Amino acid sequence: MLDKKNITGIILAGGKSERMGTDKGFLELNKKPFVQYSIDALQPLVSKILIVSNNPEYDAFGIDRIEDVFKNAGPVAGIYSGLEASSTKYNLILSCDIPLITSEILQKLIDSADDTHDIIQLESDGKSMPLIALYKKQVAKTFYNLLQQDERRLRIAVNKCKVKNIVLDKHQIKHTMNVNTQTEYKTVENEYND
Ligand SMILES: Nc1nc2c(ncn2[C@@H]2O[C@H](COP(=O)(O)OP(=O)(O)OP(=O)(O)O)[C@@H](O)[C@H]2O)c(=O)[nH]1
Repeated sequence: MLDKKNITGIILAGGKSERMGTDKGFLELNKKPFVQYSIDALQPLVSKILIVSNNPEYDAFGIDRIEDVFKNAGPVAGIYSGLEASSTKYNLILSCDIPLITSEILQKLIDSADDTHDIIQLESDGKSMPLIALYKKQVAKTFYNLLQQDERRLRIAVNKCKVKNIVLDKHQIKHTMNVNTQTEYKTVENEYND
């Protein structure tokens, strides 16, 4: 069982939000910004939270913010910057666009940590989710080398590491829905109000 003092929560809130057209972390569900849902789910499980974003508007949430070391290079770069800034062995990485996420689901990742694997990620409906995952800090080195080679595909980066998938039960799948488009935003609103 991992002690929370050895775990940092890292929220990715950079990127272009091209499909949505507006910064996804500030979208609201029941008058609460998406990024606050990520913060609230992490808070009971970690000793510190970092937001990785170049947007200073995130400072309003009272959470330490760090900037991308590699600019405009996507989630691999966001994860790298977060791991580099972290001072703990374990790091819960979360995107800022999954407002239905719960601490209970994140706890499953923590409970599955072992000496062998570098990344523990969720798997939902046959799809692995490296943006709801527990990363060892040492992964930063692998990601750095890939970014130096201009490799930005997260799936490729994750598969260079020792990775384990945790399969979710059917009733938990809705909690991992992420929002990229207006249509997905509506779907999540409907799920929330169900
Ligand atoms: N820090 C950081 N986070 C990123 C970066 N690119 C994407 N993210 C985050 O990674 C998560 C998944 O991002 P995507 O939905 O794949 O990409 P996006 O740029 O947000 O959106 P699209 O432009 O529509 O693809 C979100 O939480 C983003 O905020 C980046 O370059 N830096």
